[in-house]
Amino acid sequence: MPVPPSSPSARPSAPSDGWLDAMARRRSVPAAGLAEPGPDEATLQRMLELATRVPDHAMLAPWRFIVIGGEARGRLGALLAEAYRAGNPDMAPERREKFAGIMSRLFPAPLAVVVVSRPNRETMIPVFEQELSAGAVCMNLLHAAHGFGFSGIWVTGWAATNTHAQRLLGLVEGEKVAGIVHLGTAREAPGERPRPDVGERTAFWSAPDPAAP
Ligand SMILES: Cc1cc2nc3c(=O)[nH]c(=O)nc-3n(C[C@H](O)[C@H](O)[C@H](O)COP(=O)(O)O)c2cc1C
Repeated sequence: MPVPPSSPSARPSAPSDGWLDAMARRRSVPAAGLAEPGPDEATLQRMLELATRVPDHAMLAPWRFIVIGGEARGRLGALLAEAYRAGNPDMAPERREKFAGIMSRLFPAPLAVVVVSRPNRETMIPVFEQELSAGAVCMNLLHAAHGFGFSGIWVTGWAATNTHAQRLLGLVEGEKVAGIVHLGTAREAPGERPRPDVGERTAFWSAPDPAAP
């Protein structure tokens, strides 16, 4: 892929091998593959501070966190299972119980951080841009977790999108779940997964040919 030359002055002062290597090696680990220890309170606080160092058009901070850890995980799971049953009265009982059981075990990792997108609709900044900023918070949180030696995964699913489940998580009107980020220590080092060919998805813009039809 031909890359346009950049001027020497545009280069960063010192590339950080450690940082680039960490970015290149980071993999998600499914929540069920995340065990103790999770981050302690001080580490979590630092991770959340780092997570919010994201681009944020007009500095609206259109996101917030809900942390789920310890016994709260089981209590929330039981409430989610109940909500699933109540929301699917016509489902075959066996199938309903199967999925209710899955909902009851949605938080197996030591800690889960719900990244809540809460766009400010009173401003001229498009909601989409504010939601992107919340997505950036999710990604930064994963990188911060890796920086501290933990693993994690960014998921959504039924608990993130079902209205009743959202209420149980603590969301209010106008808010959405940008991601549920499960955090802990990987039981097993994850392998690599196929990656897209960046070249195939990259174009360098050139002016349209005025003679072209
Ligand atoms: C917004 C969003 C929602 C996602 N939701 C889920 C999900 O519900 N379940 C799941 O297994 N993976 C989900 N993923 C994918 C994982 O986060 C992750 O991309 C995948 O497991 C492998 O990614 P890796 O390249 O980080 O290892 C979601 C990703 C994004 C960006």
